[in-house]
Amino acid sequence: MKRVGLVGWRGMVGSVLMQRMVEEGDFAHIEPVYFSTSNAGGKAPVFGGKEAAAPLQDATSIDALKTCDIIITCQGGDYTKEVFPKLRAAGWNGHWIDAASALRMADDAVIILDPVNKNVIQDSLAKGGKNWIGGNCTVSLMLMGLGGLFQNDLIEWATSMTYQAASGAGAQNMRELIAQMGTIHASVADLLADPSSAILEIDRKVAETIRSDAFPKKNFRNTPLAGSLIPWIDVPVENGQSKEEWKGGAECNKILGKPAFRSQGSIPIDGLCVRIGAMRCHSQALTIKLKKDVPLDEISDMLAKANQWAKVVPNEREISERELTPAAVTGTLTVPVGRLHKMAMGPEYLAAFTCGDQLLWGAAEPLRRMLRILLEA
Ligand SMILES: NC(=O)C1=CN([C@@H]2O[C@H](COP(=O)(O)OP(=O)(O)OC[C@H]3O[C@@H](n4cnc5c(N)ncnc54)[C@H](OP(=O)(O)O)[C@@H]3O)[C@@H](O)[C@H]2O)C=CC1
Ligand SMILES: N[C@@H](CC(=O)OP(=O)(O)O)C(=O)O
Repeated sequence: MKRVGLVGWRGMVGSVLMQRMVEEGDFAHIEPVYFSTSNAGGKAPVFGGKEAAAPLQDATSIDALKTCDIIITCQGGDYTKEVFPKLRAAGWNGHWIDAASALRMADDAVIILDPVNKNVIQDSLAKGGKNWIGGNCTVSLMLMGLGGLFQNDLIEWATSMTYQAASGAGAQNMRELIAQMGTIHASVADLLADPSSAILEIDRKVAETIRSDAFPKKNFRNTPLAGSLIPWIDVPVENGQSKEEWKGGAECNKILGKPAFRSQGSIPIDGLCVRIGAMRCHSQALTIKLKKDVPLDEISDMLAKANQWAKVVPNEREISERELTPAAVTGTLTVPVGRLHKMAMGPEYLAAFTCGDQLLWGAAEPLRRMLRILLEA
């Protein structure tokens, strides 16, 4: 049985990973070794009814990490940058599965999303690949929803305008979003209770609350999210993009095994990434330039058949309101795709909207599926 080192298992992404591994019975196939950056020697957790053979190991100990055949980390990029080079330099030849972005664009790393790029994964495995990195959540969710069009090589270019949840910024940001919502409500609770109060008075008080220095907004870089939005995610990079926007093109082409973004043969993908007040589902509105005029029923068919999680929602009001929303999708692996229609610009221009849980397909799920691929190889 393979010895699998688990790092970052108690964080937000790691907890979702543990939950999914329990649900899928993954622990029955591994000998788990739990690591910690803060509590080495402490009691190891029990997941899937399986006791770990040893207490929590030091996640920075190269000697301890070297004993594992496979390591899965959700500890974050700083950890990866500190530990991974030392581990390889020490001669460790095991498989490294990582949620962080640090190694994604490295030549010897594959960005894993097996319902979309199993061929790229298998090619790399056959050539001795050892580094398997989960993709950016927005990119993975776009590819899960729109996979059929990519598989059929129908996309000339695409723009993705995103509506990203607080969870992408971290657990503290989710808490802060809820605190913001509570603060807003509290500021007008008495007026809300009075049906004869003036709505513009309520609105004025809400605006004053959101803009006040006392509003809880430290984690969002002092910008209110509840009752507002934030039109910038991650650091600035070149060409006026944010890094989150750059990942759309760079990672998507790499996942698909295409030439590097902005080089000949790659698919131009670009857009604006926006943080909104959803909890853990990222949504995106896409404008897609197709290579040819494909009938809508064929498009729906391709999208639905691409993988078992993509679900085409008819372009009708009631069902879109019911099924194509973060509230409906949160905590599930379903990736609905809808609002499909040809746009006013011409029959090759397709509008689409998709939504997915960014902690499941956007983070944890590709990692555990990669573990299973390795265990079955
Ligand atoms: N958030 C996201 O949407 C996504 C994140 N990622 C990647 O995953 C990495 C981890 O993200 P995320 O899970 O949000 O990070 P968390 O901050 O939730 O967890 C990271 C680590 O913090 C330590 N920690 C300290 N205090 C606590 C606490 N009270 N509860 C739980 N853990 C605590 C734990 O390490 P220890 O047990 O060793 O003390 C834990 O493994 C990110 O840095 C990113 O690289 C990837 C895709 C999406
Ligand atoms: N940046 C993403 C979350 C994330 O962690 O992305 P990445 O895995 O590419 O660092 C968001 O804010 O929604």
